[in-house]
Amino acid sequence: MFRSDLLRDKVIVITGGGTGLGRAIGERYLELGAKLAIASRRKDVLQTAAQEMTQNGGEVFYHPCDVRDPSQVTELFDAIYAHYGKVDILVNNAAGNFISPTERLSSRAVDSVLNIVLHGTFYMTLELGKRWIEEKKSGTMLNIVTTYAASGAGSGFVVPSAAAKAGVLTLTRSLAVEWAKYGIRQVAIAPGMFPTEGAWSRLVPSEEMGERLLNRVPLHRAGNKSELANLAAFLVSDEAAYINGEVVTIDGGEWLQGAGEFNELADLTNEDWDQLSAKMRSK
Ligand SMILES: CCCCCCCCCCC/C=C/C(=O)SCCNC(=O)CCNC(=O)[C@H](O)C(C)(C)COP(=O)(O)OP(=O)(O)OC[C@H]1O[C@@H](n2cnc3c(N)ncnc32)[C@H](O)[C@@H]1OP(=O)(O)O
Ligand SMILES: NC(=O)C1=CN([C@@H]2O[C@H](COP(=O)(O)OP(=O)(O)OC[C@H]3O[C@@H](n4cnc5c(N)ncnc54)[C@H](OP(=O)(O)O)[C@@H]3O)[C@@H](O)[C@H]2O)C=CC1
Repeated sequence: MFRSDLLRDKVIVITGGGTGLGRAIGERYLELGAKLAIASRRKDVLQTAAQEMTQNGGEVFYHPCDVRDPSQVTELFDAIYAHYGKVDILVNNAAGNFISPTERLSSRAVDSVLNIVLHGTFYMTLELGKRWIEEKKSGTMLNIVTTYAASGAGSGFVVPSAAAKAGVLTLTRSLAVEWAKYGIRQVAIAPGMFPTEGAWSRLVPSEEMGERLLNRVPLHRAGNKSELANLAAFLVSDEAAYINGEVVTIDGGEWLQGAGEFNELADLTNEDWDQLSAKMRSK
């Protein structure tokens, strides 16, 4: 699909790059010639991922970091610069989320999600942005949001995540304008349903419900991680150099299905339509 050197020698930092979608994105970037730095809280997860990801070659540097802590974020970039000497691309992928009626949340629960998603993304963006501006270096930042942020609708039962991801999208759009003069590009992806252990264990109440959810996707299936990874590769590549401040939704049409007032009529059969049409024409 892409030139095999699309991301050759690009140094790419991925938060949450040891699991789920972050890891899938990283694996694709490696195939396209990038050098990776992955970061998250659990050192053992990062270490195992780095080993497995480099079985066919390539380089994955890992460094534990809780993105909620600005001093750890500074240490992370110090370590990456000491190792690679530069960073070209940042993927803000780390997130926290769980389902709960909002009135049951403690203030610590709210902080936990807001601090990972909004503050963590902001600290990573700010630390690297300052370095790039000082170095007079251009670069690209990709933020992973959600369809409930991109649609503007938000969502009940994941309200801290909805508020935080909306903030991340606003950060993306704001800096796309402010930092364009430094050659810093901002883009975002809004994924729909991509089954991962991290998301499904916290967000899908039962296996049966998971199956049923697929029916609300017009394409009647979940996304493949490789589909998301290919989009993430294109958006950070030089081929997408004129895309700035945009969010690309990849959800099989799920959010549009919910938005169109008459879309539930997709459940009607041809026979239903024959009967309905005859009835309505007779009026
Ligand atoms: C029916 C429809 C289903 C649709 C399914 C389709 C899905 C598609 C859309 C998916 C959008 C996905 C967005 C995502 O972001 S997925 C990523 C999920 N991955 C993660 O969340 C990984 C990281 N998460 C965590 O580490 C934890 O979950 C947490 C965010 C809680 C942070 O961990 P930490 O160790 O810092 O936090 P604590 O355990 O100390 O807890 C802090 C306070 O939060 C309270 N808490 C924790 N869990 C819950 C819960 N489930 N419900 C209510 N409250 C919770 C905890 O009690 C602490 O508060 P207190 O000290 O006051 O007790
Ligand atoms: N899967 C899906 O269907 C969807 C996912 N998304 C988004 O995709 C991204 C990846 O999610 P997914 O792969 O599904 O889930 P995962 O749970 O696998 O990924 C979350 C990652 O974030 C890391 N992380 C969490 N808290 C912190 C922290 N404080 N500091 C550093 N790293 C942290 C975790 O590692 P560790 O625990 O080691 O810190 C983990 O690697 C997220 O932004 C999510 O919101 C959006 C829409 C749909």
